[in-house]
Amino acid sequence: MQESHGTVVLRYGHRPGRDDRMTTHVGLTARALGADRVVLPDNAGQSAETIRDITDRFGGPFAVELRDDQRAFTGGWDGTVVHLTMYGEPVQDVEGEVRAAHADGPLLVVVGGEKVPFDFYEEADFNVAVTNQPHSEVAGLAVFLDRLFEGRELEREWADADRRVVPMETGKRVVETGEADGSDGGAGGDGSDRGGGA
Ligand SMILES: C[S@@+](CC[C@H](N)C(=O)[O-])C[C@H]1O[C@@H](n2cnc3c(N)ncnc32)[C@H](O)[C@@H]1O
Repeated sequence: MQESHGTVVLRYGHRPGRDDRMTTHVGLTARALGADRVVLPDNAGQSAETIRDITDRFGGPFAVELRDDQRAFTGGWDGTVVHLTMYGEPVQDVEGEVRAAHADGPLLVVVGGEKVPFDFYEEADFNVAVTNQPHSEVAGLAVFLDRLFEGRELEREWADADRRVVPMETGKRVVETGEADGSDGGAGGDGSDRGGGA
């Protein structure tokens, strides 16, 4: 989102093989729903590559970073830290406070994969729950970002995309950017299941 301060998502922990798809989806969800950057553990290179590839094709701006010092990164964060956890305070109760804090500075949103150490709960400015039921980091992140941005992220414009999906009631149309909506050809412009790949 083009907020005055950055919104960054940190994926804490990654088990290569087992978590590849979830870590990729954390990054893609962060990008699609208004964050400016995702920070992944340095063993998640394959996920980083996929997210960068989608950004190259479908647009940005969106940054992907790999770091081996996630604890130091969160500890040194100069802004507000939100940790998404089923044990936290209901998002609907704290979203206003989080938004107000974000109006004054950058926001780091931490989502777990493997078990999140308890110091995260203590260090976070907000431990936020999207329901107090166990589910997924991708679902939690999506609902949280939509609440944070109050739906404005759905209207976002994308820069430097080389393709764009044309919304249709039925069918699939992807056009190279610059083409008129109704034109044929392009990346899957005939309504077939070509192009995209996301
Ligand atoms: C599948 S859970 C596993 C958590 C792990 N068992 C633990 O104890 O930390 C992975 C991540 O999903 C997110 N998550 C799961 N349920 C959530 C909820 N109800 N609200 C917010 N985030 C949630 C949290 O960020 C959590 O770290």
